[in-house]
Amino acid sequence: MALNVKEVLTILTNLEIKHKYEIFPIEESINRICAENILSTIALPKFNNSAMDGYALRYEDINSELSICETIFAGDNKNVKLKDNECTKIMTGAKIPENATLIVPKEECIIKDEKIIISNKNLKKYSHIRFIGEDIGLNQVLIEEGTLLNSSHITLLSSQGISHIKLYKKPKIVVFASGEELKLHYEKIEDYQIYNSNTPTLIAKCKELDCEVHFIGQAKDSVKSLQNLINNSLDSDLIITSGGVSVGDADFTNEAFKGLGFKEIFKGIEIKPGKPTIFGKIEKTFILNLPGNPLASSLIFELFGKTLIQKLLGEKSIYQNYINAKIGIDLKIKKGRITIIPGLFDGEYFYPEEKRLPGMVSTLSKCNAMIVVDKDLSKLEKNSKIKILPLNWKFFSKEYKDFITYE
Ligand SMILES: Nc1nc2c(c(=O)[nH]1)N[C@H]1C(S)=C(S)[C@@H](COP(=O)(O)OP(=O)(O)OC[C@H]3O[C@@H](n4cnc5c(N)ncnc54)[C@H](O)[C@@H]3O)O[C@H]1N2
Ligand code: MOO
Repeated sequence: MALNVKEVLTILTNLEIKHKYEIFPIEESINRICAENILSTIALPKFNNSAMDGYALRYEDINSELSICETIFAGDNKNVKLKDNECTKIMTGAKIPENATLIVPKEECIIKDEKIIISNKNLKKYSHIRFIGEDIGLNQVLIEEGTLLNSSHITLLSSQGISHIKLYKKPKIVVFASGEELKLHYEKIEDYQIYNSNTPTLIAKCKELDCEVHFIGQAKDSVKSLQNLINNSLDSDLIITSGGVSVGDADFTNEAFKGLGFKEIFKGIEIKPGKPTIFGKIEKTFILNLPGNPLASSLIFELFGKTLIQKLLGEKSIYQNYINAKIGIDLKIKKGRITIIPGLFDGEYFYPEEKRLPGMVSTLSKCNAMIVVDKDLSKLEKNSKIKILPLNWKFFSKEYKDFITYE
């Protein structure tokens, strides 16, 4: 029996995955998932220092004529203590004298007879001082295990002198399709054949998510041919296939999987398009069998396949997130099943793509988002509030959020 959307998501998000890790230089860790909690071992700033080129003084001396007792540059290791009516010349980033309580920028001082007079008397105590630990404290969690790393994390890691980091290994994914009518895009086709666009598409989608993806050719519509491809892929974490899930006379996928000890996790999702989706496992390898119809397979990948891959990647944010938006047109929807509608989001309005039949290949090239509409909804009026989900980009949350648009 087909499961509803929430049941499918619960299954996917609760899967138990044994992740493997590897160690990489931080420069090569962009878009990878951190496999450890990173704690700070250095407080930043490391010492109280000046945020401006200017003069360091004691706040109580702001109205005095000050003599310069020292010049301190960034990188100097001078331990200076100011006496009454003394200041130091100081550069940005330089360690301040131990009793300085104010930095006055150069522009706010006058030099007269080699004495410094502060022209701006409105400065507050501690102005322009960068204090030890105000940016990063000691033993602070800087990066949580399960975080997708970006350039801002490289800032944190390098600022702590961390050169290498533990990363989860990329999941290994194999993609193929079945269908006697299909030829690969580099082959010659006859009038009665079509190009297999699903396999290259799904490979590209997995690559967009930074998985290790393998292309192993294409199955013929025979149990033996399918089983050869499956057997060749059982060292992978996930096999994604498309086609052969329906009830046609040439749909051998089911039989091929069963003959190899396929354990079904679910069969069918109460959703449109993509209802015939099947998910299960052979030995340690998950199998996601998507429908053959190109738009159906892509949308199911976006809504459910991505959550599965977030799990395999080791990311902590596994739940699809959404953005509140408005619909740009009046939309009629066929009631009865939750429906995925792809379209274009312009930053405020979402415009459903008119050409969106499950067998179409052109639809998603014009889309950047989708909405998931409740089964009891038959229309959405222009300007209605909707929840849009990303297409071709990632937007996940650590907590479950209900992304269905109800009314
Ligand atoms: N009697 C019924 N017929 C169908 C049902 C049903 O419930 N009862 N469901 C329909 C739905 S919904 C879908 S989706 C498809 C799913 O079919 P399959 O997964 O078995 O896929 P195929 O029959 O192999 O192909 C469907 C369609 O997609 C084209 N296709 C397949 N693979 C590719 C590929 N790799 N690249 C490009 N295009 C592909 C194929 O040529 C067919 O046109 O079943 C409905 N039928
Ligand atoms: O629901 Mo099928 O998966 O239309 O295309």
